[in-house]
Amino acid sequence: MIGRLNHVAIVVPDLEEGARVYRSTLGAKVSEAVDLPDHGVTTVFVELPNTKIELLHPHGEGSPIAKFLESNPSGGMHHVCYEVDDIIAARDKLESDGMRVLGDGEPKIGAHGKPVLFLHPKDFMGTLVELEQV
Ligand SMILES: CC[C@@H](C(=O)O)C(=O)SCCNC(=O)CCNC(=O)[C@H](O)C(C)(C)COP(=O)(O)OP(=O)(O)OC[C@H]1O[C@@H](n2cnc3c(N)ncnc32)[C@H](O)[C@@H]1OP(=O)(O)O
Ligand SMILES: [Co+2]
Repeated sequence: MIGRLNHVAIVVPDLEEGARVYRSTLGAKVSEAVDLPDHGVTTVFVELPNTKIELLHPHGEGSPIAKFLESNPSGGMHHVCYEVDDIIAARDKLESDGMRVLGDGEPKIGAHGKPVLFLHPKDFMGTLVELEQV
């Protein structure tokens, strides 16, 4: 079902500092910060030859990453995103296998303009999983 690794997301306490480290210290191509109010995050994308890193910081009230940052004040790895061809077929199969799809179970449009869904970290060995239809 899953295909390529689309991105790995890291929650950071300071986006400018995170962008600086990836741009200047690690020499990567780093985007400007983009607010995504529908997702409650501000994000900076780091382009690598084979995948992306998503630097995330809470945006607005009730951000889904606020508690994570409180528990991990220095930041930390937050989720992995795998590509799928058909997100509805993937969701239905996962739900029939007893996996918990987060939110209302309907895909939202993600940072790349494509439908995304999240799966509960307790069902995937302690790792929050995002699926993106490509
Ligand atoms: C940029 C847009 C988009 C894209 O296109 O790429 C994004 O990536 S948006 C990214 C942010 N959005 C989301 O994360 C949406 C889905 N997330 C959620 O619904 C919640 O964050 C959550 C996963 C349900 C966690 O909710 P929260 O309220 O923070 O914590 P809980 O207390 O309910 O946590 C339960 C349990 O799970 C552990 N946990 C929480 N977050 C993670 C995590 N990222 N990785 C691993 N484990 C996680 C948490 O520690 C709790 O464990 P226990 O303490 O053992 O109960
Ligand atoms: Co993501």
